[in-house]
Amino acid sequence: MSVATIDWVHAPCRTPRADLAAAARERQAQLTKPPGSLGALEAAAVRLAGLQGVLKPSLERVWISVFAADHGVAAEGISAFPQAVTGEMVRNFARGGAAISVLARELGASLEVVHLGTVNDPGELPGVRREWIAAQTANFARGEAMTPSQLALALRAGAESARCADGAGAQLFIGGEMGIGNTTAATALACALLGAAPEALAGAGTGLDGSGIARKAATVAQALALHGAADSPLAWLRCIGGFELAALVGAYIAAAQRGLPVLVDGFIASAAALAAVRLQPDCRAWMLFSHRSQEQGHARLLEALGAEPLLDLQLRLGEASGAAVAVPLLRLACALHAGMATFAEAGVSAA
Ligand SMILES: Cc1cc2ncn([C@H]3O[C@H](COP(=O)(O)O)[C@@H](O)[C@H]3O)c2cc1C
Ligand SMILES: O=C(O)c1cccnc1
Repeated sequence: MSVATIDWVHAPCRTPRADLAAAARERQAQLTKPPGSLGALEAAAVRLAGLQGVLKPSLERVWISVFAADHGVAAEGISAFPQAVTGEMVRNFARGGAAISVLARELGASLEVVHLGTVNDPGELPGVRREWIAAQTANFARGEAMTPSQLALALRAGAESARCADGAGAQLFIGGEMGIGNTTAATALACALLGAAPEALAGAGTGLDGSGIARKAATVAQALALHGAADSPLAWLRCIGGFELAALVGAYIAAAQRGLPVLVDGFIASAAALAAVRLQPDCRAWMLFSHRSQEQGHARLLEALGAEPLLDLQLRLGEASGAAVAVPLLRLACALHAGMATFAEAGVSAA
């Protein structure tokens, strides 16, 4: 295999169509409702018009990629669940029994699972793209999570998902993750990128109690001190990230380079989104935000991203589930934008 490079992440992103966003805004002002009365639904339709490059956007073809990988930092006892769950959930995704399996079916969305490496390997499975990097990252509380070539492979695996989605004619890309311990990796990444204290961002993840959360924060603090020489978003991603986090970063950047809008899921996906934006600021323009997760620290990440998510349903699952739940709202926003009559068409008096 040729040595994977990461130069591609610096290639330019596409520029959203400001003219079509403006035309969509103009149309919204003419629809039979007080201007602005559909709030965030109006804003979403206008943004999607600019991103899809059409006056009337639609979301018939939604693509969901779930990236699965294990984390060496799980050895520090920072999850409420055993590491074997990651590989077991890959099998559950393939059999259609996971939350995201059900949501994707209900939405009529394409769902691909990308298996980057798990300690418990379920082997080849239908509907699972195998992009094996290693059974897990190294424990980043004690060393660097990834080698440079592992980071490059993970970024590439994510970019390949964006390429497949684009090739299939997707109108929206959603990235999800599965990996026991990955709220610790996401917390470490968020702390590094935001200069935040671990206690401010460390949360319960799959259900840690107070002492578990304190252990998680201490593990993150240890990792930040160990890797203090990291001096770029890529260096942090390699030293304290995870394969699925890096794949999400690669997917977000590649989607923006292709002009494919993305809908960001919860805490973990948002940590990856922030890393992607720090690496390639122009990819922010292609991101929509679905929900505010229960995970402590998500609000701070959203604020740093300047993001106003559509929903707050106290979700704390990941797998792209929160983003999937927001798709019907975005579809309704598009339907209202395309289907409502204008004041002139309906013979209704304007203000
Ligand atoms: C059965 C099960 C299914 C999941 N699906 C997503 N996650 C979520 O929980 C994990 C992160 O939490 P922590 O950092 O506390 O381990 C990730 O796999 C995330 O996607 C799950 C967790 C479990 C147990
Ligand atoms: O918001 C998330 O992404 C999340 C929160 C807790 C556990 N897994 C994922």
